[in-house]
Amino acid sequence: MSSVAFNSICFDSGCFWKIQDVVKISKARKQNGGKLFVNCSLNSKMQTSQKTVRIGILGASGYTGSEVLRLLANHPHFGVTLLTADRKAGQPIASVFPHLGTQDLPDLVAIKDANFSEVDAVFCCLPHGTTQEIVKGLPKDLKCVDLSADFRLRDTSEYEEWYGQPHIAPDLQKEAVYGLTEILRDEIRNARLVANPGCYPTSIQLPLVPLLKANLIEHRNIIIDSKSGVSGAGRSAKESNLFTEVAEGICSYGVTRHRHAPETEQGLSDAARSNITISFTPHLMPMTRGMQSTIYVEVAPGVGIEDLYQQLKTSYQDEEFVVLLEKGIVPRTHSVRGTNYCLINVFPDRIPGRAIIISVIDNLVKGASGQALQNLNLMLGYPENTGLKFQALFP
Ligand SMILES: NC(=O)C1=CN([C@@H]2O[C@H](COP(=O)(O)OP(=O)(O)OC[C@H]3O[C@@H](n4cnc5c(N)ncnc54)[C@H](OP(=O)(O)O)[C@@H]3O)[C@@H](O)[C@H]2O)C=CC1
Ligand SMILES: CC(=O)N[C@@H](CCC(=O)OP(=O)(O)O)C(=O)O
Repeated sequence: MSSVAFNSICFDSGCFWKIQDVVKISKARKQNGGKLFVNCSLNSKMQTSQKTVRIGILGASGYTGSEVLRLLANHPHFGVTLLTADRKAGQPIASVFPHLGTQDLPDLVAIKDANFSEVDAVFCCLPHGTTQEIVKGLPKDLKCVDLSADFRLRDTSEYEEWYGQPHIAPDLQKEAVYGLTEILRDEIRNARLVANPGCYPTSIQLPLVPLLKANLIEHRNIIIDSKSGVSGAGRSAKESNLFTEVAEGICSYGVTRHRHAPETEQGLSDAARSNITISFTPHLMPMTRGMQSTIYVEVAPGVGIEDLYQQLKTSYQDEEFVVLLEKGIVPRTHSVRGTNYCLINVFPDRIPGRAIIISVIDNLVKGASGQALQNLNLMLGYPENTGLKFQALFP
């Protein structure tokens, strides 16, 4: 066990000290005749904060940004040094999100006033479109996990078609690695810019990619019915997200044309090594968070449901966050609320030769901020599950 002597408390040594730590240290100084010994063992009673990585969150006044903050409260290595907002710039985070007021956090600033030399990595939680412009202006060596859709589609003309504007940072698009952690872990580990997947595409690709890779399902007639909590639409005011519009009913939207279809098809086509087109219909549900995808597939000739089940079991047996449930158990969003888990199960359809696959995630965690943290952990060499070991908030 090693010890380090300090003559004064140092704030710029690459170590973060929370207020509580400073109080503890002042007490320790008194007990040691003014000389401060900071024990470097993690188990030390006089523990210093190990939050040595300086994190910026761009768009911290939104839902995914605030979810990153919730997760980082439990992260032993990532300390927050920069929070940005647009309309809410200049405010303390506690005035926007009172539940975050218990953390010692910087105030929200406008991006133009952000000092990027004070951060080692950023979570970019901004609307698509705006994101490209901002990421383009970031220091070139800054690690970035982008939660928007701006760097997900490899083909920039496809981006233009689905997002209605030209891509202004095609070089960054080429550099970006798609952040579906369990599938692209090795690439993510070495990436500087990660395009974190959309929530629907996460819930669909996790069950289907292993089955397509193993040629166990047909490429045609993949039908996906997905349902999302309203937080998936972000925090800014929209008529369609008013309580009166959402409560006590469900609503399909983006029917035949949702921008997550091409993103999902890109990942499924990579897995199948041939072009896949899906039927995809999302629905808005009267709940704040949670997402379910019910997926109807044709099994390949000579393949049974048991083969699908065993393939998923083998593919995810060493994964912490993707869980194949016991046979017959129906995944439900309650079981993943507030967590980074994706729960999956496979059922035989009544129509012979077809299977029904159900997956659930929390759209704000595995569908956004949790997977983003999983990715940044990997990119910075920390265990992937750091700060992510939550059980579901149930009931
Ligand atoms: N919500 C979800 O479940 C998921 C969201 N995503 C994606 O993550 C990103 C963030 O989503 P979410 O947190 O829900 O969105 P919100 O609308 O809740 O938050 C958006 C954030 O961006 C800031 N902002 C808006 N416009 C600008 C601008 N022009 N310049 C600088 N900052 C700006 C807002 O600041 P202010 O509040 O001050 O205006 C706010 O902090 C989006 O691209 C979204 O599509 C991805 C997966 C799931
Ligand atoms: C309920 C709801 O509105 N959900 C959003 C998807 C959220 C998400 O993943 O968006 P990004 O692709 O921008 O990251 C939507 O359908 O557009």
